[in-house]
Amino acid sequence: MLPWNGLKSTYSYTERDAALYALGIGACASDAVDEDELKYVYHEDGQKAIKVLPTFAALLTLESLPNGFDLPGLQYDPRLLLHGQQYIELYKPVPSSCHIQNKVSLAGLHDKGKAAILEIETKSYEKESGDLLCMNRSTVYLRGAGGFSKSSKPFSYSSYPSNQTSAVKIPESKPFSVFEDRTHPSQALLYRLSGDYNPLHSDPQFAKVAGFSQPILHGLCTLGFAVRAIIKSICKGDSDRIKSITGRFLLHVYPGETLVTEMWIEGSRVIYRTLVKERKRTVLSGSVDLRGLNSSL
Ligand SMILES: CCC/C=C/C(=O)SCCNC(=O)CCNC(=O)[C@H](O)C(C)(C)COP(=O)([O-])OP(=O)([O-])OC[C@H]1O[C@@H](n2cnc3c(N)ncnc32)[C@H](O)[C@@H]1OP(=O)([O-])[O-]
Repeated sequence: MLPWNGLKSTYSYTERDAALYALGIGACASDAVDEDELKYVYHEDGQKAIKVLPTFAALLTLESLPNGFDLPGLQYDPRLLLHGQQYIELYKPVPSSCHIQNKVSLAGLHDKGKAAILEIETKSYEKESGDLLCMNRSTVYLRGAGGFSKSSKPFSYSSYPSNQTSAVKIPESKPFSVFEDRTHPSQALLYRLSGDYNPLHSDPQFAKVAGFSQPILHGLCTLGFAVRAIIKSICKGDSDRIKSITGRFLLHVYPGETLVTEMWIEGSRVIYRTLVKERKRTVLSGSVDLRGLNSSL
């Protein structure tokens, strides 16, 4: 049996966690009464529960590997670990509070010579109903951990179809929509309170050892900004239209930088790329599949 396969873990959250997460990815940051976003942080107009952003689903996996990414025969320096990609499939809207049962499996392991790439799949079930809520596939890029197999035939294992990867081709045409948003210098300090306490995002010395001039933003925080941009610009504020999300982290983001998300529509899919305005560099790209896009544009 492959390591971790069938590993079970639990995770519970409340409305407070969902609201804190929304603030952590910039909801209502530039307009405290934003008509699309107040519902993520406040019970507006008698609304019974906080609405949960779809990217919150990625947090349900936070405690699913209690011993880190340890695999027999794989050696890595945790300080050099980076988030490479995220894939999220949503089967129903994320509830405002829930007890979750997770099932974890190894979805991929690749020897890239200078790095090892690990892919972890987590299926999250609502404990009470037993319903499958979402599936996450997280890719971890372990710098310096490659070279564990023959360089003439590098090891590569994947449990899922190749058409579910996060690498997208960006169209050459003008984007359908462009959304600009400024992260706050304390963005990572706020976002970490949602449960990812890796010092890479808060400790200047740790960040230097990892090769950065200062602490960097969590990849999932950047992804949250990008998907919020899509919800605002294309879904007219209706986050329930998001069916699946892919994102590949191409370059680090420093808290305080401005994120510009460009979007193109291909059928019911939104292709996007996010750039850091100050450095004119692409930091993230991916796609978002929507329910019922054509009928409402
Ligand atoms: C997880 C929880 C902890 C969270 C931590 C964070 O949030 S950290 C903050 C958030 N994260 C960040 O800030 C990370 C931002 N990203 C980066 O800094 C860089 O993209 C990198 C260091 C991940 C890779 O750069 P590089 O120059 O070393 O790579 P290269 O171009 O030479 O390709 C080598 C091979 O790897 C492949 N491959 C490449 N990229 C990715 C990827 N993203 N994903 C997957 N795979 C990737 C590529 O296809 C190629 O394979 P092929 O084709 O030869 O078979």
